[in-house]
Amino acid sequence: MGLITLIIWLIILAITAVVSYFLYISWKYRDYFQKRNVSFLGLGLSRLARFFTGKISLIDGEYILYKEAKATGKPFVGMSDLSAPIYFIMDLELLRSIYVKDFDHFVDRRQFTSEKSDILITKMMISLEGEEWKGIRTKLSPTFTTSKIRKMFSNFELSSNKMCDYIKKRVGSAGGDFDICEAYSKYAMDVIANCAFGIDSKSFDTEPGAVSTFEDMGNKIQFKFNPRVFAKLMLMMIAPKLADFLGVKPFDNEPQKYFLKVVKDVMTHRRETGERRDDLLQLMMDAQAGLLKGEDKETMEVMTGSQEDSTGSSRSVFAPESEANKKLKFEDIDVAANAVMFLIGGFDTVQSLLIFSAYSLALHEDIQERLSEEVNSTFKANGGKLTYDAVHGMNYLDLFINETLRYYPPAVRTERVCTKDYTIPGSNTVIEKGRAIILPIFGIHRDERYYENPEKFDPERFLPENKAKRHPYSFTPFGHGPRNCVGMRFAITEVKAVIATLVHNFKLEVGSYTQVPIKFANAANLKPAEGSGMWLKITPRCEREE
Ligand code: HEM
Repeated sequence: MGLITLIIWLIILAITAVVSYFLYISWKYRDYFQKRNVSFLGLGLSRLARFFTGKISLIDGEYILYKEAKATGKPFVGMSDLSAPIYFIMDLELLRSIYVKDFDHFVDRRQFTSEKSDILITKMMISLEGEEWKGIRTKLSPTFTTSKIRKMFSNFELSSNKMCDYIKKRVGSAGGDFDICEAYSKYAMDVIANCAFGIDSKSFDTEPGAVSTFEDMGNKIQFKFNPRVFAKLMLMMIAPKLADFLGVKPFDNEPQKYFLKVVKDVMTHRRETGERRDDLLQLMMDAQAGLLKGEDKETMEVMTGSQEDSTGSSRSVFAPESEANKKLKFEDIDVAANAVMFLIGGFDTVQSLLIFSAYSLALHEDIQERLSEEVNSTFKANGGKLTYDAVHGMNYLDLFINETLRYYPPAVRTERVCTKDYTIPGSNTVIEKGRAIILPIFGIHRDERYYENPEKFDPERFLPENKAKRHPYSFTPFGHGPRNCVGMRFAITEVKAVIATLVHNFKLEVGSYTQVPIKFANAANLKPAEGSGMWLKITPRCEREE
């Protein structure tokens, strides 16, 4: 047999093996859900094929999935990520139960790495499980209360002003087309560097198009869905033991080593000199030293992620006096891991929200003008400065941010793992311990059952009287319950500060390179398509009368 014939046979064999594998798991999962009387969406091979051939983005795929699930008319359906059966939940009351009421059945998320392959990731609050997670969430919740964020506000103000100076330099007094992704990336990095690592990112000190070391490392530690990362993730999902054996992990060593050293150096300096700063790192050091206690109402709300249930069943999940909490070690490596987690959780998401806020303002001149009037009078009333109270006193800004979070939620879904067998209320379906559950965000936010004319961008939807008419779980940009986004208050303040400063200084318009309608990237969070950036026409407003 010639070499070419051998290669052809090998290819035929490989294709047959892959097709047989898909047919087998498709049959296996269909059978799994059929036995439980649950509709099965299939493996989504046509969706996957359209994704791999570049016809749709990951986000488009997510939206199609939601619509397919909704079309069944069921409150939940079965699906699969090729490695296991998964539940996909659409019903808002069921979401409430999973997020909050029956949280003790859904404490964890899926783990893709082991301590052996990635020590930092396995120590982050976002990936911890069970008692360990409860301990860290209890320890870190007091760092994210209003009083602590208020003290960090000067960081947001400083970075916002640096960003505006940077844009002014780039567009000149006449204004011009500018990719706002770059400026927002520098802003989000600067805030995280200051607040989570206690250092200056120097992101605004670089030449145009260049990045500082902190930015470079920060960018390297973000999830990007290129074919290499996708292949790694598939291997970690389908064959975790093999991935572990091969040392496959989501991030390279270089940025991890860099951030570990930064945190270690700053902690050593502060311990040796007694220097203290109002930042997350200091608060984590205080938590480590047992100086940060929080039993007040707001800490409970941050911890349980719920105003409706900060004293009820969500509260009972946490038992600060439990043995697990007493035994919890919060060593330097845990502080470092969680500082890096704030970078992973709080950079890409914040940048995403900022990019789509700017885009929405450019598309809707009337909304921008209304916001500009509110922002202008706030600056005027505060002697040309922004304060924590001033930022949170702007009602229209609040409506606008909420509508941007609805229309363009940075995280398009979240998930839980069932930690105790659970009978879905009103059915006889039992979700077994260990099963993953997808909780959609993007699809719900664009569902006409909850939002009239959902494709219309309209901040007034969030006026209290309109909000009161909707189910509270129809808006979930930060998740819900004890496992919701612990950095929500921090993120909202950070975002409001920079949007107000931007609108005060510039007029944003659709420019020659603005992509309308927007195409989404294949990224973990909502972003404009790779390589297209967010180009807007940006013109400095004449000096405002303060
Ligand atoms: C606009 C900005 C942000 C959005 C939209 C966002 C969204 C989310 C979502 C959807 C989750 C999952 C919630 C759930 O499963 O119920 C989450 C978790 C988390 N976020 Fe954020 N986030 C943002 C900013 C931040 C910031 C600034 C930080 C930290 C400084 C942060 C830290 C975290 C952490 C630690 C978790 C995991 C919490 C846990 O497992 O207990 N996030 N975020």
